[in-house]
Amino acid sequence: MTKTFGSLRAVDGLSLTVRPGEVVGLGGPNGAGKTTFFDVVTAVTPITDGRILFAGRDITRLAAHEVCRAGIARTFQLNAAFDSLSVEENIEIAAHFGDTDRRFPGFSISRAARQRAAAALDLVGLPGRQRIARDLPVLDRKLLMIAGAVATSPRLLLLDEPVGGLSPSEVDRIADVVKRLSTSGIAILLIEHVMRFLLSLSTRVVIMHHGKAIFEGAPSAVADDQTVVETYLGKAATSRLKAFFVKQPELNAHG
Ligand SMILES: Nc1ncnc2c1ncn2[C@@H]1O[C@H](COP(=O)(O)OP(=O)(O)OP(=O)(O)O)[C@@H](O)[C@H]1O
Repeated sequence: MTKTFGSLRAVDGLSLTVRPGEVVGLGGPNGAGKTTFFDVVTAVTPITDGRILFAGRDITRLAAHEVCRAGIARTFQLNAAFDSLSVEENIEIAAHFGDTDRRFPGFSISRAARQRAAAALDLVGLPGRQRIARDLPVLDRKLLMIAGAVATSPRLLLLDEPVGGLSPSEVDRIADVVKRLSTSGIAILLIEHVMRFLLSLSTRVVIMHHGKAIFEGAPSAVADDQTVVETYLGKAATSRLKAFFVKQPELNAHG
């Protein structure tokens, strides 16, 4: 995939594969092109050059709602929800959006969509379904957005910085949710700057810089890569991550 904005090559010939059952972590400095990559996959912005294949199908030119119905859902860095609606209403609308046989005119949410919405809320573990979205604390707003994506029944879920701004215990809550989603059979592509979160959840990691992949490999190998250390992690974060992997050797088994 290549995506240019004028003379800027935000994504520059990046080639990336996610297989069923994988959690692929996408890291890299600000402006590396990570969100732009998500935006192109989900048809938020058109591709400049390249192809996107999903389950053997060329989805390069599909519209956003068609990408969703093909089985790819995403979340955004900033919380996106219908503020004046309840948790339940938000998720039912998301489930309705993912419905392949929804009927217009009129706006009637099918029984199947309601069931998918309830299942998504259970999977994500978001209580208080009658609460109004604008009143939710930040963690619950993040969970709401993830539940909305899950309610569309994705086979591939793109999570864009799901733990930005959360406390350590809240980060753990989201980590549990990502593990549950992965166990439920959804492949996951995950952008995150919180490296412990990214590296402990991912089966494989890709680090981007200036629109290109500068590293692809096991989470335990990221902090050993000289280019990644110099362009992204820095020395202090690298030492902390190495210590983290020494303390949690089971993570070295990944990949
Ligand atoms: N709509 C746009 N128009 C022009 N330039 C854009 C647009 N969207 C992104 N860019 C530029 O593309 C580059 C990649 O941005 P992108 O948001 O994809 O990076 P990122 O890796 O997701 O960064 P971060 O970690 O800060 O979210 C940046 O230089 C950004 O300014």
